Amino acid sequence: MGSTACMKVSQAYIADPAIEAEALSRHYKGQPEPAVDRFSLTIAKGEFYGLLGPNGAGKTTIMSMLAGLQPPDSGAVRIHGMRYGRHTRLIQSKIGFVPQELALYQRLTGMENIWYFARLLGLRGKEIKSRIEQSLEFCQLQDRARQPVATYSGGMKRRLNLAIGLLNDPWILFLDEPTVGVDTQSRHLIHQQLRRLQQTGTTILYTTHYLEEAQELCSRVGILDQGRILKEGAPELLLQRSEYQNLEEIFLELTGNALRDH
Ligand SMILES: Nc1ncnc2c1ncn2[C@@H]1O[C@H](COP(=O)(O)OP(=O)(O)OP(=O)(O)O)[C@@H](O)[C@H]1O
Repeated sequence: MGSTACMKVSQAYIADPAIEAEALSRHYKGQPEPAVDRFSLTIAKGEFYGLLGPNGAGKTTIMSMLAGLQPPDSGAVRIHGMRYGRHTRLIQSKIGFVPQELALYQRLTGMENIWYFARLLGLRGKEIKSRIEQSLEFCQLQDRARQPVATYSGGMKRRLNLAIGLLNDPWILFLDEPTVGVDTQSRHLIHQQLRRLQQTGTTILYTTHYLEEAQELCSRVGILDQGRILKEGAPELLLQRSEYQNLEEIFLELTGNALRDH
């Protein structure tokens, strides 16, 4: 299914969208092909949407355009009906973005990192104190809160990164591969917390290479390659309508077996 068709299908069913992307394109200088090619998508409020694709498919570029971190060459994004430009400040105050690269100060403690980012958001006094406590509890780092982040395991850093992305109580949470390189226990906690967030109404858009995880967590997934959506839908519906047993088989059928080394 082409991306324009996906947009029409989505729009017909989604009356109250959180994210609308219309024909987004992005061509990096010096690259032979566009990273994102007329990408369209509508995500409902409270949805948990997984963007799936091989290395270089365009997931991070799409996510950063949706979160307003880089402008598209062409196309439009609306967040809760508002466009970037006129409403950038309001939109960004309601978005949480957890990047693939850890955005933490290694020499500061976990608590100091949370404090620093909370101050940047303008939190002060009692509010900041209770937010730090909530965040530490959320990522289960109370016992290690006063130790430098440099001493944390990969899973602890990912959990802290996630808690910091939530400091502004976002309407929409963007997560770029939030469980990469973490152990089973940390991954389990991250899954549990993401489910809770969705239950309380947060819209979540995330990328992952773990297809089993996406099948379990996402209300809808989009499989993309070369910056375009090839197929999208609820995982159980995609499986019902195919002869395949799991998302990985569908993914390989659509994107092929060729290695994506670049
Ligand atoms: N800043 C940049 N300058 C030039 N090319 C870029 C830049 N960022 C991404 N690209 C290229 O754009 C394409 C899409 O990259 P992107 O990082 O969006 O894909 P991805 O699906 O997130 O990949 P991965 O799974 O490896 O993180 C790739 O071909 C990549 O090499």
